[in-house]
Amino acid sequence: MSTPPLSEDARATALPPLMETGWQPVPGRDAIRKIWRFKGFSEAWGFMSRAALAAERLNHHPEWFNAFNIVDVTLTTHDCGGLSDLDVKLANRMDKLAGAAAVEHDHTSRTACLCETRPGQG
Ligand SMILES: C[C@H](O)[C@H](O)[C@H]1CNC2=NC(N)=NC(=O)C2=N1
Repeated sequence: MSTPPLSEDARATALPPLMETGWQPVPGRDAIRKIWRFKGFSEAWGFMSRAALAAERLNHHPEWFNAFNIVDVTLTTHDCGGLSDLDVKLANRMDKLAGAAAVEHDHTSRTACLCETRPGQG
């Protein structure tokens, strides 16, 4: 059974709170993206490990990138070619798992914040 797209009503109620926590729309895609900066690699990897188990439980998986302490996550539902309720569920679960990790709001370059993390790099 394929997953239905998020309804207009659901978008109006579910997406604004996610935008408040730092999720952003992805230009040109019906998807949402968030970039976290963790204390270090082991914290980032620990988040990804827990988030991976949550994704498996939902049978809904992120598109994500990790470099050192940066985890860059995009959520969309391939089965319906856009956002579905599963993306909302996984986004909320990831927010809980990420805890107090810093959120990077500049999505223009995913590694810019990486350079900021290690003085003298870049
Ligand atoms: C066969 C399997 O259930 C499907 O491919 C699932 C797996 N994980 C998925 N993850 C995401 N993000 N979108 C999907 O459509 C999707 N489909």
